[in-house]
Amino acid sequence: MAPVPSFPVKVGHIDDVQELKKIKPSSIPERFVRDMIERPKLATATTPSSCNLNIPVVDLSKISNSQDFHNEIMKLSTSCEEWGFFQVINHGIDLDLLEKMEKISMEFFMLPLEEKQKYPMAPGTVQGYGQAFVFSEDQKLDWCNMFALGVEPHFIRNPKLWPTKPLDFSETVDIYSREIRKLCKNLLKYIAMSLGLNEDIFEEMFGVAVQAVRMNYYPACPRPDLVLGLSPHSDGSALTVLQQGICSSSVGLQILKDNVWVPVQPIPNALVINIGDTIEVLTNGRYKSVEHRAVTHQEKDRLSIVTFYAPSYEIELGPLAELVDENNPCKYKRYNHGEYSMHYVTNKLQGKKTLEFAKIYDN
Ligand SMILES: COC(=O)C(/C=C/C1=C(C)CCCC1(C)C)=C/O[C@H]1C=C(C)C(=O)O1
Ligand SMILES: O=C(O)CCC(=O)C(=O)O
Ligand SMILES: [Fe+2]
Repeated sequence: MAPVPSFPVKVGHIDDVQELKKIKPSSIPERFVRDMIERPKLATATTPSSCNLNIPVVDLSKISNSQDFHNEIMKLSTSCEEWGFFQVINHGIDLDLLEKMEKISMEFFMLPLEEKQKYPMAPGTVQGYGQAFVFSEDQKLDWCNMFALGVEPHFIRNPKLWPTKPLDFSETVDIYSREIRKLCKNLLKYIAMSLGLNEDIFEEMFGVAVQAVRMNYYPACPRPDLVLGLSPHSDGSALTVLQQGICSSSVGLQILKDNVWVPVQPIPNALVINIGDTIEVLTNGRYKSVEHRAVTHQEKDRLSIVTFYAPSYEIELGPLAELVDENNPCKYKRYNHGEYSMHYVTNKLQGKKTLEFAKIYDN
């Protein structure tokens, strides 16, 4: 079963941020204004070194070349251990397809509100158009409109939420998702190799993997210093693939490294990959699911297209025996991934708090 909360959720009125932008309010509505501690610090001419730090770039064409294989796998390993994030270039996905996916996503967000509201995200659920992860009337809201769909396996699809406009939306999402699925399977093979494990270990363990896609649209915000585009969180997936600005790009994604929010500079035609909670658990914490968030921009809007790739809901998982020993005692319990998914989608995004579900504290 796809995870759906069984409790009633009262979220109050949620302003649609694209509509808010149109009416040009004299101030930002209180529900979007973050407490001081959460507000993003905007980059200035004197912003120090964190802006010059760049997440690693892994060239997938080098992994299939025997001469470069070792170096690139080492780079992948260091990226997963130290950053939990990397960008992939030469990933093999047709750039026209990536562009098409952006085009239809933007066309969807540009539809009139009444059209988008034919596919509503019910309170407390994560599929459809709206704001996910809102569970109370006093929770702060993100400066973002989302449209999310469960894609695979087919039983997680809600056909009523697949838009009929733009005309080629559903077909494009299907073609795109098939290509991203192949990429995820390959990346999981490389990740297994980088850990000295059998390359098929994740594929064999995951069963028919769950895959969902979410388009996040962040309109420009008159006060980017007061709001967040997306609250800090780690992803509950095994891997996440994020497409930001193939057609036009602006910075917005930030990752928390050594307690500093580091912006991820878009690289044309690259995809951003991050390790999700599931790989953190399976590797007993060696590969990190890193906290990240999105900030907004005063003049530019931004689109990101995010694929979550995770094991089948039936599987039981915990740290792999190969990665637990005297020096690396077991940090996480075994659990059912369906239960973790339910836990994830029924709690607000709050840094790495969701992963506490799996933590063992007594070592
Ligand atoms: C920020 O994370 C998410 O929005 C998210 C949601 C994914 C899902 C859908 C949009 C519809 C189908 C179910 C599913 C929960 C996969 C993250 O996905 C992660 C979180 C868990 C847990 C997971 O398996 O993928
Ligand atoms: O838009 C972004 O850059 C971040 C998106 C994200 O982290 C998510 O959807 O889980
Ligand atoms: Fe995320």
